[in-house]
Amino acid sequence: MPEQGIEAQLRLQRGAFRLDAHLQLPANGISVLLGRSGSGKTMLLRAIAGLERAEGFLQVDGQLWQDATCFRLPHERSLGYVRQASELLPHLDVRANLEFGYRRIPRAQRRLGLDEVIALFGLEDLLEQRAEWLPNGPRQRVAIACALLTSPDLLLLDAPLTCLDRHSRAQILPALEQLRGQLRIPLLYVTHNQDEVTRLADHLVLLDKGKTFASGPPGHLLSDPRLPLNHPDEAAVVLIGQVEHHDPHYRLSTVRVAGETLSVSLSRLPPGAETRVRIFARDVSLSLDPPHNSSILNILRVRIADLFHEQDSARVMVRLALDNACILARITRLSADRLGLAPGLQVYAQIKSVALME
Ligand SMILES: Nc1ncnc2c1ncn2[C@@H]1O[C@H](COP(=O)(O)OP(=O)(O)OP(=O)(O)O)[C@@H](O)[C@H]1O
Repeated sequence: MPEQGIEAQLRLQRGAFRLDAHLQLPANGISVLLGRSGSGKTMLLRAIAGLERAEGFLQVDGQLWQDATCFRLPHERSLGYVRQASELLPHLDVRANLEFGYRRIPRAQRRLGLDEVIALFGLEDLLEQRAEWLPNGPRQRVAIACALLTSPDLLLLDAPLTCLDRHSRAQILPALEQLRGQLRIPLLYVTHNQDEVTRLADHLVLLDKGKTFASGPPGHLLSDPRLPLNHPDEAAVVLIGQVEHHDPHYRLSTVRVAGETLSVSLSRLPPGAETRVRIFARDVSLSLDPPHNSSILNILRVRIADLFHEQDSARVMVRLALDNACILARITRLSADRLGLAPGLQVYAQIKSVALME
């Protein structure tokens, strides 16, 4: 792991709750922190921000923020922190809010321009509005923009879209996706929302009862049924690939992922662009022979990596190996026995639905 990323070992006791977190996060991109309610996500973010005085050490972008001998106070840590319900400077208009942090950063250290951020979050029509009158959706857009304009070394986002309606979320998610490729700073993002994980995560960290217990690329963690990420009904993998070809007549595109070509709904992105697809385990069925005359467009020849029996369930989760990635199939135990499924066996995976995450 490059030393320019985030490295932390933070321990903190609050009442009966103990946080014991170990982080090694990449220098760029979005790391998503996942965990049940009460698992300590907010406490961890607050400890990173220096708002809680944890023991241990924390290094960000090659700079020591704390260890046994030093502790940078919150205002000495170059970070942006956006919460579920963000506070702005209520008596100022949106433009003044945006400029407040931006003007304090020397020109040479600014990572993004004011106009660039205004355009990215679609704030043009809000600039003259007083911050205190903003509804939730625009308020969060402004809050994230304000945090970015301080050009921090680290951006912490604590469930920033939780209280927003579909429309507001749909305005913010593409901006965050665009930032991922553009901004050379790490984002640590807390969410419970599966769509946000699928669309945003470059790296996942799982937290349970205050302890970080798994960390890695989402493709690996989401395809591991042993991790308590989702109810098996909702188990899904995300694959990162490239748009290959558009077929406007049938309103379909092809996407190249893990050495395979998948048909998806027509993508808005140009050929060659990076995109993500999500495949639910419940949408994948298996066959020993190549299915003929099927309406299913995506049929892949794959090898069974392993099978996971679910306790007290009629179903079994089958992990299927592709080139450098895995997908999951959730089928009945009866079918698995009838087909004699076992690790190493070649089968045909029929994927009923592949969702393009754009
Ligand atoms: N100051 C405190 N004193 C005692 N216990 C605390 C304190 N702050 C937080 N806790 C407890 O620590 C645990 C973790 O809280 P935290 O808010 O970090 O969880 P979370 O994972 O962010 O939850 P959610 O997803 O619901 O926001 C909870 O059980 C909470 O009650």
